[in-house]
Formats: sequence, C-alpha cells, structure tokens
Amino acid sequence: MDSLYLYFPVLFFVLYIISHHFLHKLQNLPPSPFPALPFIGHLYLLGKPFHRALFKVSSRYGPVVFLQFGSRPVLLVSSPSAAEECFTKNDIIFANRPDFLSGKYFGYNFTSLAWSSYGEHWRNLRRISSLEVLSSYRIQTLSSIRSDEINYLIRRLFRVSIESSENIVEMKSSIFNFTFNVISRMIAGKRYHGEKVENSKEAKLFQEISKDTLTTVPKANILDFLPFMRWCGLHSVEEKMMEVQEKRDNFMKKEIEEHRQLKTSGSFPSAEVVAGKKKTIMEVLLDLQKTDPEYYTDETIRNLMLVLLQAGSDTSAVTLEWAFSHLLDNLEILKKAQAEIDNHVGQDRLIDESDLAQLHYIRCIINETLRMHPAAPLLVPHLSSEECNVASYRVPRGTVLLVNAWGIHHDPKVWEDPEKFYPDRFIGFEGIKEGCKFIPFGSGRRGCPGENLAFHVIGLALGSLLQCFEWEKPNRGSIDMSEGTGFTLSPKVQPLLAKCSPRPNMVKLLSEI
Ligand code: HEM
Repeated sequence: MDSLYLYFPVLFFVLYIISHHFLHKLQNLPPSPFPALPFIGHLYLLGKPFHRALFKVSSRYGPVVFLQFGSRPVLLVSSPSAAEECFTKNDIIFANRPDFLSGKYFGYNFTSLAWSSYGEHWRNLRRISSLEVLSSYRIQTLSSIRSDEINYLIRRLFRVSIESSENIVEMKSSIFNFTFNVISRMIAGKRYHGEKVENSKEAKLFQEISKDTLTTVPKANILDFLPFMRWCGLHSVEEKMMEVQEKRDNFMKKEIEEHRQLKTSGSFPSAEVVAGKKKTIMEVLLDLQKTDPEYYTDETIRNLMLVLLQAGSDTSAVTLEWAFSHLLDNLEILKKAQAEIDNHVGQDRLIDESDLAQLHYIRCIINETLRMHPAAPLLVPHLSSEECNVASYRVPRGTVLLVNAWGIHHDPKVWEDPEKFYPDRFIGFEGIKEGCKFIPFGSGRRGCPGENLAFHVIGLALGSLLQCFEWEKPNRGSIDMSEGTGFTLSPKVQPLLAKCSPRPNMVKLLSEI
C-alpha cells in the first residue's frame, strides 16, 4: 500500500503530459515545449543571446511554436512562409504592439510611432513620417548633411592615421557619432558629437540619456513577462524609467523651444537650412503645427523626434560595425569592394550618394551584413488583436508575436552555408519578390519606415571609408564576433578596433578635405 503512494507523483506527471498534449491538440494550438513551469512558463528556455536560444527551440519544435513567457502567450515564428502569413494575410491582426513598459514610459503611454497600436493615430504618424520625414524627397534634400558628416569622419580618421604611430581606431564610437550626428542634424539641425559641437554639455547629457534608456529596457522586459518581480527587488525599475523619460522629454522640450526662438528671430540653427528649402524635420513638424495645432501638439512632436533619433542612429551604427568586422576578417571581399569603387567612382573625387545605385557589390555587403546580423534579430514584438490562423494552427487573441529574423537568416534550409559571410549570394537577389527569407527591416504595415534612409547612411559611410583607407585587423588574432543580447538590438559585444591608413592615391584628396 505504502509503495502505491510512491507512484502518485509519477502518475500525476504522466497525466499532466497526456492532458497537456491533448488539450493542445484539442485547441489546435501550435506545438509547445514541455513543460511550461508555474509562474515562468517557458522562460527557462531563454539563454543568451535570445535569438539563438529561440532558434534552438524552433529547430526542435518547428517553425511555429506556442510559448508561455511568464504571464504572456507568445507565438514564435521562424520560417519565411509562416512569417509571410503573419505579414500578409494576418498583417492587420498583428499590426499592434504589446503593452510593454517601454511603450508606457518611453513611448508616451503607447502613443509613439513605434509603440502605438494599429489605428487612426498610428496611421497618421506613419503617414507624416513617410511623406514629410523619411520620403525620398526629404532624404535627398538633406543629403548635404550626410556628405558633410562623412567628411568630418574621414578627416578625423585621416588625422589619426597620420598622427599616431599605431593608427588604430576604435570603430564603434566613431561610427555611432557619425550616424547620430546625421540623424540629429536631419531632425534638429544640430550635431552632438565631435568637431564643431556647439554645446558639449548638451551632447554629454543626451549620451547619458541614451545609455540610461538602453540599460533600463532589459530590466523592464523582465517585468513585462514576470510582473510579480516588482515585489522581488525590481520595484525601482519603473521609477528609473520615469526619471529617464523626464530627462528625454525635457531635452526635446528645450530643443523645440530653441528651434522656435531661432525661427522667429530668423536665424536658423545650421547653415544648410536655407530659406525653407532644406527644412529640418523639426521645422517641418512645427509648420504642420501651425495648420493643425490640435493634432501636432508639442508632445506629439517630441515623441516623434525621440523615436526617430533612437530608431535611426543605433541600428545603422550597429550594422556598420558588423560590416567592418566581417570585412577585416575577409580582406579579399574588402578588396573586391574597393575595386568596384575605383572602377565606378575613381580616386579623383569622393563618393557621392548618387554613386550608390552603381555600387552593387557594396549593396551586397550591406545585405549580407543585415542577413547575418539583423540589428533587431527578433524584429519588434507584435500583438494579435483577434484570433487568427498561422500555418493552420489557431493563435489566440492577445498573443505576442516574435518573428526570429535572425533564425530565418541562419537557417540552412533557407540560405546555403548560412554561417559564411558571402556577399555574392545577394547578386541578382530580388528582394521582397523572394518572400520573407530576408527581413532585417520587418515586413508589412509595421515594417521599418527608415529602410531607404538606412541604405543611404550605411552605403555612403561604407563606400567612403573603403574608398579612402586601407583597413587591417589590429593584430593577428581573429575578430571577436560575440553578439550582445536584447529583444530589440544585437550589438557587437567587443567594440571593433581597426588599423586604418590612407590609400596612397587618396592622400592628396584627403589632405584637402
Ligand atoms: C540598419 C538600419 C535599420 C534596421 C535594421 C531597422 C529595423 C527595423 C525593424 C526590424 C523594425 C520593426 C519592424 C516590425 O515591427 O516588424 C523597425 C521599426 C522602425 N524603424 Fe527601423 N531599422 C533601421 C533604421 C531605421 C531608421 C534610419 C529609421 C528612421 C530614422 C528607423 C525608424 C523606425 C521606426 C520609426 C520604426 C517603428 C515603425 C512602426 O512601429 O510602425 N529605422 N526598424
């Protein structure tokens, strides 16, 4: 009789497995790993980096997996066909964002472009950004900012390369300063890093704010899935977020006020803003405010500015750093890119953005970098607003959708030899016509609106730095390619160091910049 009690836990366990299995089948939910633990569900499966851990889960359970992350149901998708189903047939249903704390605090209570749910407000913000802010016309109008900024960067690298005996450059900060200055000048007509920075105190403040924002988000993600952790030592996270948001908001308030004053006094913040022809994005929005003050409130403008600044600078910088890391490890590819530039542009003038359309191999390098290191490996989380079907499975309303773009890009069934950095695979690639096998910018309604700008910024920087300099690894060892973790950004853990020296035929031109 006593031994019967010993069998109880085993019996319970077997019944649990059977009921889990049949309940799942009955509900027609996608496959789900066993077990889902009390409170944390499947969070125990999350190793670092998240995209790699989730790729392992998909390799075992299939391209569509149903998970429970703490209190939230999650659909993990990692095949081109399932991703396509989410972003075509079910696109409107998944065009929402979950109510994460980042959206509450940094997204102005879910009213920002990146965090608001699908609806009229989001459509309006998206329309303004596509037409007024990130349109081809606006990107072209502000091209002088990008060429000016690349000149600053080239000049600095040239100085380092001739002045220091070691000519070693820390690429991460150089690249970040470049992309940040590009976006901040397009938005506010102001640079915050490097030469001719008008107000270095302000620049330092924004750097602090960005750092605080990025360090708070992962802690907030824990609370997003495990709200009870508030009572287990994480109660201060929300206070910290409020504090950071206040700083972000005040920073933008000051910028807008300054812009207004300069506008009324007739003196614009930077030389390239001439007679309304090359308006900064902030000016465009302040003009719209005059016509519709109820909609274009100061808060809406601050909100949009902060989204663009954050979404536009880190992502492009991370991509450029990865591209250089691979080029230093594959010098034959680097030489091939330089040969293309020499062939189409020559060495008598610097690359101009209008050359980029001819530089197909440079585009292949960028694509290959985005394939291997999509800046947002799991895209940005979506949320289903109603029940739908994916790959014939039922997905309940209120499910968080994670599309593992990194997983799709690294799947040997989708890409041959996926771990090899091989830009030639993109020769003749037909983009969206090939479905969702390459989705670094997402797809569908919530796909990235800054894709075109990103290719201009990254293409110009990569092309110019390859045209002007010879690049080498700082030592013989191979480059550390470890990836950082996070739901929304996958930077390189070790900042890239590179040896850089001017290409002999470019020295004259470089000394004149
Ligand atoms: C290499 C560069 C970039 C990459 C890889 C990238 C990638 C992405 C991804 C994956 C998303 C989420 C898509 C989804 O929800 O499924 C996104 C959203 C977004 N991106 Fe980008 N992005 C880049 C550059 C930019 C730039 C330059 C800007 C603008 C200055 C920008 C602005 C945005 C905005 C505003 C959203 C939110 C859109 C929405 O929720 O409706 N991005 N981006």
